[in-house]
Amino acid sequence: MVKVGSSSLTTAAGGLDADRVDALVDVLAKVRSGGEREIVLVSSGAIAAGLAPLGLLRRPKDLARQQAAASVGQGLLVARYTASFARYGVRVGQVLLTSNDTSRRAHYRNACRTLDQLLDMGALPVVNENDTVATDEIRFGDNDRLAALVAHLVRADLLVLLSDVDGLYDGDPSTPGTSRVAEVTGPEDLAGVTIGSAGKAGVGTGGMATKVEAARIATAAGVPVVLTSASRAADALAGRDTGTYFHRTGRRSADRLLWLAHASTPQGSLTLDDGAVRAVVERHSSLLPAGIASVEGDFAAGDPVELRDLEGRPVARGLVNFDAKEIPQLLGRSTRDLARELGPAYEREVVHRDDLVVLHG
Ligand SMILES: Nc1ncnc2c1ncn2[C@@H]1O[C@H](COP(=O)(O)OP(=O)(O)O)[C@@H](O)[C@H]1O
Ligand SMILES: N[C@@H](CCC(=O)OP(=O)(O)O)C(=O)O
Repeated sequence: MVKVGSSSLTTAAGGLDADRVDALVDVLAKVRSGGEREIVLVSSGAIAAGLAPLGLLRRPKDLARQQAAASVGQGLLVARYTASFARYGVRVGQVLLTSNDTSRRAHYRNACRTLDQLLDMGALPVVNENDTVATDEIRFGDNDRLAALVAHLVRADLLVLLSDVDGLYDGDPSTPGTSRVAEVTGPEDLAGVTIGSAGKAGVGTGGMATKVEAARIATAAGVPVVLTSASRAADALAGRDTGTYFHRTGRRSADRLLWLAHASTPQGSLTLDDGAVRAVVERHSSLLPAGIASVEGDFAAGDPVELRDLEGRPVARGLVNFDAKEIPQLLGRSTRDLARELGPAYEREVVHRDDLVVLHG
């Protein structure tokens, strides 16, 4: 699983840099050519590639113009990859994902199936966020996190994050005297590290913070991460020592719940009494109406919601089975009473245990 940032694909003057795309494609095509390794690419750069063609001098701040730029740029980006991989006889398939959708079971399965199918057919998936339809609320905004989640989704052996900087430094690398962190085995290795945003002139979005967060998500889900510069991609993929290596810290967990925890935006919250908190957090039970003290927000059935304890601390996240306006009449009631009074549609949990992820820390 390889993720490349906007800053590694565009020229200083703006627009897509065909030479840099070709250089990356040369490396990826070579890795695949042995037939033993498959590659999925998460590529940023849609917005950056759309700026110059729309006469924009810099990345706009408002979402509407960013989306217009992404709409123009995504087409150019994929056209460029298609032409460049065609030099090696490799087909690419565009996969555009939205964050909330992918937390839902049916959409998640669909995304998995499409990616698996593309790989089975020998095509190389080129993934990006579906920027043109994402709203501010449901936006990923950074492809580093998207890449960590897709790496988990495709059961990747390794996630390589390619940027314009050749690793994580212990401070902003533009400051003299900072040095590269070669290995991260856990949070203690990040204690003395100052993590900054992208440089002022940069076209990237997240800076180093989103990469470190992506590395945390991926390694906790069992996927090791190498962070290095695009020019060192060949070394990283050959297993040579380059950039920063983040060791696995956890094991692979249930698939879709990782998305629910990290990619969904809660549309409201349910406050649970102490018994319900224990049931959900310790016994991993479904949430029944009897344990809900109050409901906040305006969500629809199927939306992600936060589950909080009586002090307001988030303890879990789940996909809710009722609209917000239906829930007040259910509060504190047993499912059997509700079914008798309101009909069989009400004899169900408010959040099913399979759609629920406990938040740690
Ligand atoms: N501690 C740090 N180590 C490395 N880079 C850092 C650090 N803090 C801030 N940065 C900045 O983050 C930038 C990379 O982020 P960004 O431009 O968003 O990348 P991309 O477009 O590749 O996703 C680097 O060029 C660097 O200026
Ligand atoms: N989806 C956006 C990319 C957002 C993003 O994370 O950018 P970057 O920090 O360059 O990886 C685009 O294609 O422009």
